[in-house]
Amino acid sequence: MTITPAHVQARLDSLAKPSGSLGRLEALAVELAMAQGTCTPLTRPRRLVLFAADHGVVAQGVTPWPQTVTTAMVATILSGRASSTALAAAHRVDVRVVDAGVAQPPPGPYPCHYRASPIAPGTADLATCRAMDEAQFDAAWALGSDEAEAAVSAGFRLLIAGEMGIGNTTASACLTHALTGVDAETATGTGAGAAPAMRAHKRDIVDQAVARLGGARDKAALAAIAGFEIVAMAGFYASGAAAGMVLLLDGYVSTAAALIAEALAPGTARSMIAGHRSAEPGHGAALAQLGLTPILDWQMRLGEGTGALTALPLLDSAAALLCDVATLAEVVGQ
Ligand SMILES: Cc1cc2ncn([C@H]3O[C@H](COP(=O)(O)O)[C@@H](O)[C@H]3O)c2cc1C
Ligand SMILES: O=C(O)c1cccnc1
Repeated sequence: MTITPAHVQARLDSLAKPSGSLGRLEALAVELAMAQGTCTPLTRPRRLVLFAADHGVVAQGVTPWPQTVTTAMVATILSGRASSTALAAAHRVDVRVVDAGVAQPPPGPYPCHYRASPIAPGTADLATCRAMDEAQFDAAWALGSDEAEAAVSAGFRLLIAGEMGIGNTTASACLTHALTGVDAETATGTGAGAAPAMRAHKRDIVDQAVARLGGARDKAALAAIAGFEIVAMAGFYASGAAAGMVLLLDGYVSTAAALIAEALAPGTARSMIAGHRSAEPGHGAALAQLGLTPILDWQMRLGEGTGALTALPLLDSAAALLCDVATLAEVVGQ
């Protein structure tokens, strides 16, 4: 049976509580039920797949951090001592780490939850040429899709995509500018800490890269301004949604991937829930384009899946409400 928001609301109204008394948690329960297509949605077991890759556009001075920080952070994530892995452990989230194109991967030996499938050692510089060609786009998409299918086969019910890639907020700003229509000024934020002059330069790079597409928004155009980890996340979302998973989105980079997924696999957004609104100024417009209302607005701006992981306990609460509460009829014998 296909459920509607009215079905879920009727279920909530039948529970042993006054109608509407759980406020916004009830709206989240409706959203979760609709995303999973059932009045008794499950948020466990859940998996975070962290996709990592490098970006040729760092040569333009769009981020204060060197590319070696991608390598260092992948190593930190693998050691379990990153912000993302600490939150994942706190909330019992299974973690996988996928190298989709890190320029200098950390030295092994690698744990079994690490997958080395680099498309190339970083994208080309989107300011001077196409970031990737269509074959690379397809390979990155297939990598993410394969990760989603593996998670489905392993029995996971809720998926989070996280990312690590110095320079990736520039690609995300290009994608958001191209796919939502917000201007480059709004789409371009400070990322991992760009000072005002660097942010203005980043905005000009974004503006020019999208202008060069001349209005094209097809796969070839998106490949010119994307990143390997971002396209892999898009493939992950599209295949996860097709298999009935709930997709809990993270911040600006994750939502740029979601915009690609919805553009190339329409309907994917129906499975998405927005964990938070990032401090990046274009994030609100990107979420609005997907028809999503963020759970949290906590000025977070890290990525790695941290915003989604912080919102996750609220989704657990929404699921518990729908699955574990007695009905009023059971309690008062009506
Ligand atoms: C130590 C560190 C840890 C991070 N974890 C996520 N990001 C975040 O910042 C990067 C994007 O910002 P930009 O485009 O300005 O380079 C990505 O790696 C993103 O995941 C980090 C950034 C740093 C520096
Ligand atoms: O919102 C995000 O995803 C984000 C913001 C800043 C840096 N990295 C990621």
